Amino acid sequence: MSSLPSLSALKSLPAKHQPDYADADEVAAVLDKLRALPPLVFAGEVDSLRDNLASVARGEAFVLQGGDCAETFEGVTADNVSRKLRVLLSMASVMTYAAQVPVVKIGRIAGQYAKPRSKPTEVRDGVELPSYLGDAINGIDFTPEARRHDPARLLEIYHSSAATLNLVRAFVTGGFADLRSVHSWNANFARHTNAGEKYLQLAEGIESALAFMEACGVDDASLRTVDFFASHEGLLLEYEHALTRIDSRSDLPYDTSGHMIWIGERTRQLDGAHVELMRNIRNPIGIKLGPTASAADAVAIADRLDPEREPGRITFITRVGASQVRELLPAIIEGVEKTGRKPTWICDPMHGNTFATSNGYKTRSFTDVVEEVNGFFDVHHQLGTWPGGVHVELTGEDVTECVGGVDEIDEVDLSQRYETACDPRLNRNQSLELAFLIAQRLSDGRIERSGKLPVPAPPPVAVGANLPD
Ligand SMILES: O=C[C@H](O)[C@H](O)COP(=O)(O)O
Ligand SMILES: C=C(OP(=O)(O)O)C(=O)O
Repeated sequence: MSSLPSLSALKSLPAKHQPDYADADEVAAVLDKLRALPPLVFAGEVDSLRDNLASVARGEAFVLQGGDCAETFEGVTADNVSRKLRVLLSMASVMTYAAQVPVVKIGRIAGQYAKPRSKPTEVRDGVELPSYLGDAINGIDFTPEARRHDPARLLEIYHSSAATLNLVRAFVTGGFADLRSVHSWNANFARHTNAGEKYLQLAEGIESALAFMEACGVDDASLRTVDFFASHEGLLLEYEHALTRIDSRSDLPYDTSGHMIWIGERTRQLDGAHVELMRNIRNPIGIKLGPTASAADAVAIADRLDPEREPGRITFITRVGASQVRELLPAIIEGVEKTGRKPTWICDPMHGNTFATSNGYKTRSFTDVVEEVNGFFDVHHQLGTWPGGVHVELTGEDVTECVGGVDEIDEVDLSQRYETACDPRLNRNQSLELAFLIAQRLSDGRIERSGKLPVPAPPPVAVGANLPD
């Protein structure tokens, strides 16, 4: 790892999906303010996530990464953040029980404000305006003022992320994450949702495990608090660069805008500015791999970002689509693993499965989401590699954005609560159902865990003691 390149050096490299600001002085003034603000996350926390991801890569833990497609400034409310957190913690508890390994919890949260769009402009009734690129860059309203690329929004990302992180930290350490309440949310889903009862056995298993622990007097802090990490796509070069700070312990650059940063499918060019920035920060880096990615692409980017093969440094987030996962994934995994690398492999079953309905909604089918997850598990099972986790776009709200799932949302239902600022998210029940399905996969014996705890040997029998009959 070399030292952090200057912003102008970075910006001299090819960079896709960047805002087009009209006033360079205004941008410079905003960046000066950002550089003077305190870090949002701390280097020690980032190191701890890297260690956690290293244990996932060894097959000793599983990852749940999830949250909004696009966070909005308006969405920074206690209710919205707590509901999102609640669904993530519920999902994680079911998966932990089933996988019998720790689940590393990472939100798409506190920084997921910028979106790469397919088209630079949007046309409505003959009027053409710049596309909405996320609250980080412009507003969603279809007016020339709202759609202007506004650098002042970079400061608003910072403050919104700080407020969100503050809430998340308070929630996960202040009783909200207590395993007993988390479980009661799951039990409620299993008992009171249409079709949720097929998961009752699993929910009851967790209930018995909790009762057993309680009877044994287990009352440790780990039952009441959790570690929760924040991640987002590192799309905006100016923002990520301004939030990168030199850690006083190691003298090395850490991007303090989030614990884990990922490079999107559209900006992972080897000679591009995004790879150059990520190469020089110490954070664990996610790399999205879509259907056009080859094994050689994956190996090349791994070599560039992680020449020293540091455990936990890189995570491949594959999103090739339900219809192609069984065909495309094996070559990518084999190509990477045969170099001796052991990255973390995560499945994003959302981004390869988007389609438009006849009534004009961008949606995803719950069946496709499950099918891509199943394909991911099957391929890893066949290759003997560890399916390290899932990356999901979800919300804690009862929105109607993806079709299918326990509530059998149909295309005609989408108009009821279609609220996403960009791509369709799983709603609360769809998210919990996915967690229960993954839990079944993790516990049905087809997935071998390599991190099983050794069973302790029985204590030695004292010489002269009576032996059992
Ligand atoms: O989240 C991913 C992309 O930003 C999103 O799918 C792009 O959506 P679009 O094709 O509507 O621009
Ligand atoms: C843009 C995203 O995904 P991808 O880069 O995989 O398309 C995203 O996860 O928000």
